[in-house]
Amino acid sequence: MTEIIVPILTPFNEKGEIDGEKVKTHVQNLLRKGVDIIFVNGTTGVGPALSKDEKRKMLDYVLDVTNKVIFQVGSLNMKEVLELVNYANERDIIAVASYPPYYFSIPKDFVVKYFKEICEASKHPVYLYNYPGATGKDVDVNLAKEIGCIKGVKDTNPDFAHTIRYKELGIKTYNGLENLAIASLSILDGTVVGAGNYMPELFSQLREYIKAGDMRKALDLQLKINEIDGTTIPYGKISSMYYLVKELQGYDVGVPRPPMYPLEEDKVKELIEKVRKIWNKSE
Ligand SMILES: O=C(O)C(=O)C[C@H](O)[C@H](O)CO
Repeated sequence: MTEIIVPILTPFNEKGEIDGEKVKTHVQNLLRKGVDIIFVNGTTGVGPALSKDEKRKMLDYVLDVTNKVIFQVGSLNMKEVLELVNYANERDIIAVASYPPYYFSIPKDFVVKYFKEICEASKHPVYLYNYPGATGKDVDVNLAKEIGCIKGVKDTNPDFAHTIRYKELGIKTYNGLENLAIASLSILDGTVVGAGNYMPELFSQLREYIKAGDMRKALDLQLKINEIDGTTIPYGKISSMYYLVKELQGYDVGVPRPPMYPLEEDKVKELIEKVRKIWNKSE
């Protein structure tokens, strides 16, 4: 069966500290709603904005509930990357993952060396988190071949043909965009969806429609997902998720941490009204 992976958001309290109990409540609900794997410290989890200790804490809170975990270890500090890999080595997880070194303009062979170092240190399979739009680097199938030790990939990429090509390596392949979930759940090993934090049941239902061959219903549901996901953009996708989890899943996951700013009350009300209108429409 194809997999639904959620890059879990990071619940913060008003002081900007991670609230471990809220992490666990959230993970339990996601698993109940059909999510298969939790991607820790991804984009939605503001991985690049977490300290090394916070990244480790998030892993341990999630592991208190499940070991169906992919642990993102990427950082611009190689010492930190390797400390996180070693931390994961002592724990039972599916894989570690990393985005390529971002921000700096570096030659491709530095990217190869970066991933080879991670593979060398890791007891777990190493997955590539390819997100050219955010990192400025495209670790495509040819570069992944050159790295030689990539065992899975999450490609956050609107170019689905680009994602499919990783299957030439015979590795676990996922696309990380909500609006390609129908394709990812039909052709790839699964989908990675930030919006799965607040509407996991829609992605489970999408997978059921695909499995039943009911592609008309699957397409209508994909369009509904697109509309809801698109509604969050002007408010800040990641910040919006904290309020939508509370509204649609019924429990508190804390607040976002700047620079993912909390929303003003009137914006929260506006967002929820817009999403509720779409949510309540039948497909
Ligand atoms: O949040 C992540 O780590 C994801 O993989 C989901 C998407 O790729 C990311 O949020 C960009 O929308």
